[in-house]
Amino acid sequence: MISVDNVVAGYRTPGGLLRAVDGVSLQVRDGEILGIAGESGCGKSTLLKLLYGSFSDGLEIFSGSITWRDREGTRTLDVKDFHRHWWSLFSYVPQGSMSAMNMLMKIGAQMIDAGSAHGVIDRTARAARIRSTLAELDLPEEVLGLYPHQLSGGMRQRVLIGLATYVDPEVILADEPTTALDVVVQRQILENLVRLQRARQNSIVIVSHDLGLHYQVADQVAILYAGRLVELGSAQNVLRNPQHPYTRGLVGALPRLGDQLPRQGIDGRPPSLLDLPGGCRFLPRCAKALASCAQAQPALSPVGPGWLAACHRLGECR
Ligand SMILES: Nc1ncnc2c1ncn2[C@@H]1O[C@H](COP(=O)(O)OP(=O)(O)OP(=O)(O)O)[C@@H](O)[C@H]1O
Repeated sequence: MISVDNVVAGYRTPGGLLRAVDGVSLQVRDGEILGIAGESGCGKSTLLKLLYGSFSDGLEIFSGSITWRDREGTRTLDVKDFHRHWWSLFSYVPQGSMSAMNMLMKIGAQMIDAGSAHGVIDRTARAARIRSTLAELDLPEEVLGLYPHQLSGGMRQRVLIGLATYVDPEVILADEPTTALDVVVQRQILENLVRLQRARQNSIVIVSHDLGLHYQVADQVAILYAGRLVELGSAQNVLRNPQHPYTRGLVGALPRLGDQLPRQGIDGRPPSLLDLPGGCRFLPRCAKALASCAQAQPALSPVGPGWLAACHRLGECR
């Protein structure tokens, strides 16, 4: 399990300290799929990088802590040590298969490299694992002899998932794993990912602004707005019966097959993280806000078992 406890993290920029993740607490539970959603720039990828312990682009934790604990509770790691365990405990499916793969290396060689990094030294064991992972992902063994540019976008994305999963990590972190793929391929890839997860009982964190994707696969969903967690709970609760006005706006904007009514988006744009409004950050876009909403940032409060939302007017303004 990964515990994120009241973490403030971000980047030192010429415009000042940018808190891309601001006071976020959540847990990635064993064997669970956590979805992270929100508009562009709300801090989703930054939160994922934190869960992966990736600080190479200037990301810093200003306060709070992130720890990983094994199932038995006997081994604990601080986020600063996560990088030593990349591939064994954590693996990462990055955004954009083209830029994430080595274009000059055949797929087979890239899979072998990933296995070596993980410490799967035995060649026979490694070959068997690669074969079974390819089969689970509906990929023919011939892909091993091909270069990434010889595959379709969907196959490349499946290979990326294969690279991340065949080493059997505890936690798989996926950043927009199906963006830019058509819906049929998206669905196949999600089914592959969920099948692997159910068989191996690892945890997956998926970042996507696609709420439909979260509804299909996630157990728990975290909704971020301007660096803050505004709603957290089971995907069923949060997406079927959203409590925060922002989540309601996101869900309300989703198209529904056969529904002729115009879908309503959320007016306006999220604030700059370097120039935040006082009080509730959603206030300038919230049709239900009261003057008092400008006075303080709302804290997350329980709205049901395992379900939290941060709004001063919870339950009042449906
Ligand atoms: N390396 C960086 N240096 C400075 N600022 C950064 C860096 N990476 C991200 N940011 C800023 O941090 C904020 C959150 O970015 P992040 O990429 O985490 O959001 P996101 O929700 O994943 O967005 P998207 O959906 O567009 O990928 C943004 O304001 C972004 O400009």
